[in-house]
Amino acid sequence: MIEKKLELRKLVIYYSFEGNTKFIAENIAKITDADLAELKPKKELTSKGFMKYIWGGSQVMMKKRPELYPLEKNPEDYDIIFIGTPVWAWTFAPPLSTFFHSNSLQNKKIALFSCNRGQNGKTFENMKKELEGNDILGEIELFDPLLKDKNKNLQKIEEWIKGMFINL
Ligand SMILES: Cc1cc2nc3c(=O)[nH]c(=O)nc-3n(C[C@H](O)[C@H](O)[C@H](O)COP(=O)(O)O)c2cc1C
Repeated sequence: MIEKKLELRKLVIYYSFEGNTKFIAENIAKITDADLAELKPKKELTSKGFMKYIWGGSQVMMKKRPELYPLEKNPEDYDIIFIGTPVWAWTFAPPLSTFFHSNSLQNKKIALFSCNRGQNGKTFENMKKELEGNDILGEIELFDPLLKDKNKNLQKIEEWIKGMFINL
């Protein structure tokens, strides 16, 4: 079923601070035969422990749009785009904000994924606001997938993808 959709060009765009979203992004790319494009801030957060929440949370509150390195792929070249983020302060992380404001995606099929610690908040709602004019195929949130149950999480995303692709 997934193979039948190979003629559609697929891209996985993501930001990841601590590797969870990267892990999911790489596996979505493997499962769907998609290209990968990582959002890389020129100045990355270096705080650890509790300070990272203060630093990252304040970036969200101040609506920061960190400068990113150029994206390695052009989203315009793709039909289906997966977009993934860690949840920061109940929404998407600031590098996604930079991406949304420098790329105006239209008429794409888009699937959203997030990694969190149990509180997704308005992450998908806010992403969808930025993505008006596109067809949102689905969304999925995963609880720190690197922490435990890696295989269970991989199974979960495989099922999610199958469910979305069957309707294409
Ligand atoms: C600055 C900051 C804010 C966070 N805010 C939330 C939050 O609001 N809700 C939540 O469930 N997890 C929150 N987390 C936890 C991360 O979303 C979670 O650990 C995620 O899996 C990390 O993904 P990553 O490894 O790709 O960076 C926060 C983490 C950081 C660093």
